[in-house]
Amino acid sequence: MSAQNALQLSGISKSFDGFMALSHADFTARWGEVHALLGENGAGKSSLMNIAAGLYAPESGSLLIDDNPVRLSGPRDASRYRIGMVHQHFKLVKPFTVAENILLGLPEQPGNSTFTGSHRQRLRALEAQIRAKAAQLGFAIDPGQSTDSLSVAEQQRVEILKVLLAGARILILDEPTAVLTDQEAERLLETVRAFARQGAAVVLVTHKMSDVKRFADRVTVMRGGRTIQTLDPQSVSVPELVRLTVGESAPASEYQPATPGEVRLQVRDLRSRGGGHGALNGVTLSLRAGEIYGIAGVGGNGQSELANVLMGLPEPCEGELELAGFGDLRRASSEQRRELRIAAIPADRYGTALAGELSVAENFGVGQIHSGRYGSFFNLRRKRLEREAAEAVVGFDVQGVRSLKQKAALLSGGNAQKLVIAREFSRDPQLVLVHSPSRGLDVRASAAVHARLRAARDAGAAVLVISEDLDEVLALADRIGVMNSGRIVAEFERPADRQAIGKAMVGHAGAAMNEMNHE
Ligand SMILES: Nc1ncnc2c1ncn2[C@@H]1O[C@H](COP(=O)(O)OP(=O)(O)OP(=O)(O)O)[C@@H](O)[C@H]1O
Repeated sequence: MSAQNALQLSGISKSFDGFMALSHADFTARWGEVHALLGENGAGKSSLMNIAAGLYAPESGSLLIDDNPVRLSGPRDASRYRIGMVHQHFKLVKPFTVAENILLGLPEQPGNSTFTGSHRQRLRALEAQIRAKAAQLGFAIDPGQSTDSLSVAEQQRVEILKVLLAGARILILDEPTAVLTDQEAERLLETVRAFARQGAAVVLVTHKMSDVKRFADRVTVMRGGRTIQTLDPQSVSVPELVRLTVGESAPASEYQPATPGEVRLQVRDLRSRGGGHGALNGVTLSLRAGEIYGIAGVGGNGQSELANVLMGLPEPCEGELELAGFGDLRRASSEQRRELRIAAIPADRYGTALAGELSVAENFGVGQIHSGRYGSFFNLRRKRLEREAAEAVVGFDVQGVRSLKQKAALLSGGNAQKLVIAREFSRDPQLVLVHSPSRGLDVRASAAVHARLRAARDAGAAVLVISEDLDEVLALADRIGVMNSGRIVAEFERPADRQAIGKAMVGHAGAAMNEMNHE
């Protein structure tokens, strides 16, 4: 390869409705390197990479590939230059299968065996390619599986397979490890580093300083739409990287012991109807008032299904879900859930938590429509709604809100999460159900969310945190349950042994259950 620079963005500016999201940003990724892109929520990382991936056109500045200026007319065009981006919010078409989704992303290449013959033959040929690529990357993926039933981590693997099978040599990953466990993240980052070492270029957008230190050859830090520095991660300490990114050190989060009360939520023998991949296979746990119960596990072991059942989303299953003082929680309507002050923060914030087409204020107020706090649907007390939404935006540090009438879909990933949390915490919850709470949040925002969850616990709420990020579970939970093959196979009290948790996460579920029974 003659050019050293794979991708070069120079002097890039981009505004949205008069707001400068990017201002003369410069970024260069070289062939053979993993280049990390750091920055607080809303700094402009995704916008800059969306320009590299052909999704947005810059207002000024230039884009060079292999030192040649190019103008991208869209993502298809970027794919012609062998640029592939895996976004924070996956773009899979459901309920298509894994192979059908990957087929949709492939460029038309006459002569490629994938594109000759009937649709069925093409799919079969592609399925073989998917299996081979998945095995090479260490991904357990069934090409014939419907993408409807995939966990967030599995969807991400499909997205990565999609761009690699489409021939990407410049691979942009937007917060790929946010949804993965330690082992999965480690494996993925080793895989992408090996990919870079074979001559490709990898851009890693991340909030995880440890990923940067361990896997990046260079790092560029963004702040307020500008790229402020590019450096060798080995030349700086983690606190220094944090300071460069968010402007101050991450607040220390001291663990304080809980004083748990009565059992508030009892889950007994929850089982998915029909079984299958990721199915619930007898989940039993009890959650007390005034404690944080953390569920750790490798993604795809039933966490999403459990979160769905708990949060009242459609999920056919049997078993008991008893809320103290109410009874069968599965019979509760969404209004009753609101009246019961149950806060639900799902992992898929755009799919289920927010209505992207509605405004920031409407998304904030939607939970209170039935209570009449903001009047009725036809006679909205808009002033009150907007005043309280404005307070929440400030209180929860939701950035990038130019107007409360702005569509929620236009918030950056981390700020969208902050809006969901602001809404769900606005009613002094007695039960908090949350899946991957700090996914996509920068260091400061994630410390703030953890502080909120602890404050809710200290105010007497029962808090259930499901997270594929073991650091997060270890930081937050008073008790930890490990989910493996659709059930809780081991429980740990604080201080928990990370190694033992890791073993239960990946071990044979039956063996781990036996160990638990003998404890
Ligand atoms: N299509 C759009 N329309 C309007 N505003 C947008 C659009 N895309 C991004 N923005 C705004 O541009 C700013 C930068 O957003 P961007 O998603 O690039 O940040 P980010 O650094 O990737 O943040 P995060 O870490 O939260 O994902 C934000 O204020 C966001 O609200």
